[in-house]
Amino acid sequence: MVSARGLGVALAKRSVLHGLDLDVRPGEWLGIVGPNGSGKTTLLRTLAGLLPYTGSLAVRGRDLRLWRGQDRAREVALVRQQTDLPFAFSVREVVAMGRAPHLGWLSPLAARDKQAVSNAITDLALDALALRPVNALSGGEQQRVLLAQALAQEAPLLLLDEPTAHLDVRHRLDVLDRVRRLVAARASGETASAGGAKTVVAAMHDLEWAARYADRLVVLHGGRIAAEGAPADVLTPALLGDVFGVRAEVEPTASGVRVRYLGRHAPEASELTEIGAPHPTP
Ligand SMILES: Nc1ncnc2c1ncn2[C@@H]1O[C@H](COP(=O)(O)OP(=O)(O)OP(=O)(O)O)[C@@H](O)[C@H]1O
Repeated sequence: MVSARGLGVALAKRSVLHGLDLDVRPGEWLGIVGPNGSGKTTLLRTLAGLLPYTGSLAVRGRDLRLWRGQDRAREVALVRQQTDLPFAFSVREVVAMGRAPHLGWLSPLAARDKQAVSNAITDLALDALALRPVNALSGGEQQRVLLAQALAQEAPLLLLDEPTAHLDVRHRLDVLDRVRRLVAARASGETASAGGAKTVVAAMHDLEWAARYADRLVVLHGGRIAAEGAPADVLTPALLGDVFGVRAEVEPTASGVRVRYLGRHAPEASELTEIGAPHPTP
């Protein structure tokens, strides 16, 4: 679905992603985890075609640079982190904006588009809010609106940047289970019957939730891939120490892993010596 080789991105002349090799298989949920500033959002924005890059990046075998904007938007949907929707559009109107890649210039929504909008609103349990202005909703409600907009877009590749950061635990389960079912539909080849079947790349801070839903995890650290593989193989105490700077016990479970955080990673004895060493006298 996605293949990147030597992918590099610079922002404000600073290199942020360094030579990433990454494959996303059709019908999988790839989780992206890593500390603050490790490059998760930058990677998702790059995969969405929003940032210039070096190296190669192909979606469905086609160089991303060659996709026209509207074609790309039919292929890739990005749900961003921020939820401060500024305009007084109604929920239904904002979700309907997800249909833009399927419409001609100024063409109205056809029955097929209206159905996709209604389905997405129902999927995200937004029916009761459909006529409310989005800028008068809570952060979690706005987050569900943005997810519904992305589902209405019906792009097969769904990029999620911290999709549930503002959601309470029940909505978090509802939303992620719903997306998971769309991924399962894709993985089992039900693309025709489940029009919105998905491949997902999702950046998530919570490692247990990431492990619960992802088939595979990529761990970013300083703009490089520090590890990748099945969640239970990747999320080891050593990795949590090296990448996140915490001491933790990790127990594999049926649905992923359980992580018990014990505290900050203790510095190595050599680092202590460094820190405690007297300054050399000039
Ligand atoms: N517009 C920008 N201009 C310059 N540097 C930027 C810009 N946006 C992000 N960066 C830098 O790029 C690096 C990666 O940022 P990015 O937002 O991708 O990280 P992240 O892993 O998503 O972080 P977080 O977990 O905090 O959301 C950081 O060092 C950040 O300071």
